[in-house]
This record gives sequence, C-alpha cells and structure tokens, in this order.
Amino acid sequence: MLKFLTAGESHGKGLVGIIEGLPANLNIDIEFINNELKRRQKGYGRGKRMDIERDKIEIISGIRNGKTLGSPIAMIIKNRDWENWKEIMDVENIRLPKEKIVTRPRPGHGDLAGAIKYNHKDIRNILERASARETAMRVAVGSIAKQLLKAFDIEIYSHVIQIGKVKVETKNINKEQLEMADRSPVRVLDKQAENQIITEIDKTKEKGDTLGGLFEVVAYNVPIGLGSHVNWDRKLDGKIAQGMMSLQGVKGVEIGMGFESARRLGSEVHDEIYYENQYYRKTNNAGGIEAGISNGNNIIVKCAMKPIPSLGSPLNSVDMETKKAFEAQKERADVCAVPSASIVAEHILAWILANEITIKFGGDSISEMKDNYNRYIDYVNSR
Ligand SMILES: Cc1cc2nc3c(=O)[nH]c(=O)nc-3n(C[C@H](O)[C@H](O)[C@H](O)COP(=O)(O)O)c2cc1C
Ligand SMILES: C=C(O[C@@H]1CC(C(=O)O)=C[C@@H](OP(=O)(O)O)[C@H]1O)C(=O)O
Repeated sequence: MLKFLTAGESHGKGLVGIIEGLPANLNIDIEFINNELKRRQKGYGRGKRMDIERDKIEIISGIRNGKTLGSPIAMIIKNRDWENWKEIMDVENIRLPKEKIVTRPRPGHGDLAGAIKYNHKDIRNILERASARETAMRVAVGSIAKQLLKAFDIEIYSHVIQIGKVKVETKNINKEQLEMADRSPVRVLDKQAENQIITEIDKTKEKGDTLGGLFEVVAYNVPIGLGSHVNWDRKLDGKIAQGMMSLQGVKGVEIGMGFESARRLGSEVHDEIYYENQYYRKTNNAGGIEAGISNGNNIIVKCAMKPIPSLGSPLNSVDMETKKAFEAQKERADVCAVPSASIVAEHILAWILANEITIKFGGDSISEMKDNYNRYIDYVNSR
C-alpha cells in the first residue's frame, strides 16, 4: 500500500511531500515531474499568482541515479511568492500589525467555518492551507504515481467539457485526441467552444465574477480486478470519488454515465457482455468499474467544479471582529481554474490507481511487481 502526506501554506516557504511504499528500481524522470507541474500552472483564466510561481521539484530523498530506492521519497516545491509574504508569514513574529489580520470571510471558501473550528482570529491561518496551492505537491506526487503506472502501460488523460454555460462537443474522442487537449488554453478539443469559453472568461472577469465547469479524466489500459466488492472502503469507485471530492472546488463526481443513468432504463445503461478470445463490451457506460472492481474498460471520471469563491466584486459577508457587514474589497484571484483542476484530477486518479496496482501486485522491487502482474494477466487471459 502507498502513503503520501503533504505540508505547506500557500504563501509560506514552500510545499513538502513524502511518499512511502513505492517499489525499488522504478525509473523516475525528474523532467517529467517538472513538465506536469508546468501543465498545472497553465490555463486561461488564472490570476497573477501564476505569473510569479515557476514550480520546480527538488528531491530530498528516496531517489538515486534516476531510480527509486524503496525508501521514502521526500520532495520540496518552493513558493517564489514567499519573498513578498515573509513578514506576514513569519514563524516567530507574534506582533503582526492589526491591519494585516484577516477578519472578513469569503463565502464559498473555508474562511468562516475554519476560523471558528480552529479558534483563529486571523482567517489567514485557515486560508493558507485551504488554498489550492497545495495541489502543486499533489501533482508532483501524482506524477511519480504516473511513472509507476507507465511500467504497467496505464496512461491517464483529461479534458474540459464545459465552462460556465458553454458546453464542448465530446462525442467519439479517442486517446490521441485527448493528448492534444494540452495544446488548448482551456483544455478543450473543439475550437469553436474554445473561442466561446475564452470570451466568456474575459466577460466574467470584467464583471468581477468567476466561473466553474466540468472536466473528464480517463485512464487507459487498466487491468480487470483493481479494487474490491467485499467492503465499502475497498471499492474503487468510492476511492476515486473521495479523491476527486478532496480537490478544492469539486462539488460533484460521476463515474461513467453517472447521473444520466438515473434517467435511463436498465437496457440503455448496462454494458452487455460478449466473448471472442476474451470478454469484451460494446459500450462503457459503467466507466470501467462494476461493484467497486475495475472491469478492464477505460476508467472514466467526470467532475463538477464550482466557481472560484474570491470574486472581483465580492459577495456580502460579515466582519468577524465587528460583526458588521463590510464594504467590498478586491483581491487577487483566478477567474476560472477548471483547466488546472483537470490536470490535478489526472494526478489524483494516478495516485489511486498506483495504490491499487501496489496492493494487487505488491513487491519490494519493480521487477517483483511486474512478475506478479504478468502472471496475473496470463491467468486473466486463460479465463
Ligand atoms: C487550481 C485551483 C485554483 C484555485 N484558485 C482559487 C483562487 O484563486 N481563489 C479562490 O478563492 N479559490 C480558488 N480555488 C478554489 C478554492 O481553493 C476552494 O473553493 C476553497 O478551498 C474551498 O473549498 P471547496 O470549494 O472544495 O469547498 C482554486 C481551486 C483550484 C483547484
Ligand atoms: C497558488 C495557487 O493557486 C491559488 C489558489 C487559491 C485558493 O484560494 O485556492 C488562491 C490563489 O492564490 P493567491 O491568493 O496567492 O493569488 C491561487 O493562485 C496555485 O495553484 O499554485
């Protein structure tokens, strides 16, 4: 089983990540990790913070001469913005000027609930960690998971399928096309929708408002038999839903046909089973999972992201110190982060599948795992 932990505040010195449980001798490409970090930073609609950061991974332990050692991997991503926040984020300075204390909670962020729960007067003590800055480290962790999956030929792609009210044409999209989503500033494959979305983001920004949307993540070449039906906490769809819902702003998760299946008849939903040398289906409405077990088809996950809570023209709220309604104040924020979120979601899915691969084919070295995998695939092919 794999474990990871991250730490770090949005405007603190940086982010830290520790991974445990990876097999030894897995090839690790550092440039690949840095490229994935770059992909997360892109996307039309992001604010000024992304002009400051140049996310880059620094490996502290667990990798030597391009391969995992089997020991914990520790990593750091520095926050360049720290330079501008040194005094406010100082770990020792207890005399922060009163005007620097945040007492005005934003609807939709963790500000009010977090400040009350943790008994903080300064909302910054909550927002720093609630911030999606943390997802940079989750992408670094996930891009190591992706490299484990690559050893088993599993690949993961994502694309945006709606931003605000603009829907994107998504019929018959294949893996090669999905790879090209990276070329679009809003990660869509439909040029007309791309232009409409860019216009929509510009208009929304002018109005001081924000946008959410939908994105889809697909995992290819997932073997049959990951996850289990036997208990609630081993179900693969349950693990994926938990992982995706843990992504800042995600408010809904669907596997395969998802909510639409509630409106359809059973005969229109369930993927009929055929056999010719091996079992196969003509449809994949189940999104590759039945009874919490991968069924050999692509895993398809859709997520709904709400609009960004920090608005250029902020919403009504109450100052937690005076208990009075306060005048709107502008602050730096993203207008739309759906394209970035889709990249983070790829890495969340990568982590979950890498963990399942480790559970099923576990071994202390990658060769031991691959032997277990090959033996299992021979068995599957004999059924
Ligand atoms: C990539 C990314 C960037 C985000 N940027 C912002 C932002 O600039 N301002 C903001 O208020 N929220 C932003 N969010 C969303 C908040 O982090 C999120 O809404 C908040 O932590 C509350 O969590 P919840 O929406 O999951 O309930 C972003 C989310 C993601 C995934
Ligand atoms: C820093 C990142 O995203 C941030 C997520 C975020 C939030 O409230 O979630 C708020 C913004 O930060 P700031 O307040 O510094 O402008 C985003 O830029 C990042 O993605 O690396």
